[in-house]
Amino acid sequence: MSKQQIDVIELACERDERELFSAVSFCLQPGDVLQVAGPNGAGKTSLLRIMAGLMPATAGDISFAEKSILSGSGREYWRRNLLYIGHAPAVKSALTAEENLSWLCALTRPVSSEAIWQALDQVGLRGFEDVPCRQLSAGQQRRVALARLYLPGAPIWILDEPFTALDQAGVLTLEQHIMSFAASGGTVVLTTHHSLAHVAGVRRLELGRVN
Ligand SMILES: Nc1ncnc2c1ncn2[C@@H]1O[C@H](COP(=O)(O)OP(=O)(O)OP(=O)(O)O)[C@@H](O)[C@H]1O
Repeated sequence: MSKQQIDVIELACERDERELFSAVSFCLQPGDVLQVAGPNGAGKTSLLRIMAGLMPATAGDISFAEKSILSGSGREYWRRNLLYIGHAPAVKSALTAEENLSWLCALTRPVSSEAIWQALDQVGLRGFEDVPCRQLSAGQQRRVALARLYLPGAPIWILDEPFTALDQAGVLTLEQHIMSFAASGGTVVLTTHHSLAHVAGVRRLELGRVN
């Protein structure tokens, strides 16, 4: 077994006493990209939040590097290896793009200002580094959040609707970035209603079934 393998085992989730999914099992190796698909309300965000440690599962387990991440000693190691970007951009409107990134990185792994400026450049925000985020468009705010994907760090990305509000060029750039991250051994779990036309070898999970 790969030391960095992720095993999702018989996972179940209920919200408001309604079962969203049950017996969801899959295994991810470094280099895998998994698209969690399904209609609105199917539980895609819930699954990603469980994986990110933000809400409990009703049943089942997730292990990483052979340790459970839902409880016990594996949890902290998992967090250090994980970058989760939720479906809301989660940028602080009063802070600039640079300040937002510094703040977000300080919570996990601090990086230099130079690295932050380079990351903002990569997502097309050159010239907007010092602008308070409330003065940025929805797509630009999304780009601030996504700039974290261009900073050195976690080998596992969990991305909830990362393409929301991006223009066509932004979608293409992000797809290519996801592909090169996976090619270098990164693991990606994401939800999107896009077809991921430019990402090769994407696996799909449809409420417990992996193709
Ligand atoms: N905060 C909450 N409290 C209680 N129930 C919730 C909450 N958030 C979502 N739900 C319920 O959980 C179910 C699944 O929501 P979830 O966001 O996981 O679905 P989704 O597949 O990501 O949907 P979408 O495609 O619309 O983003 C929905 O029926 C929703 O009503």
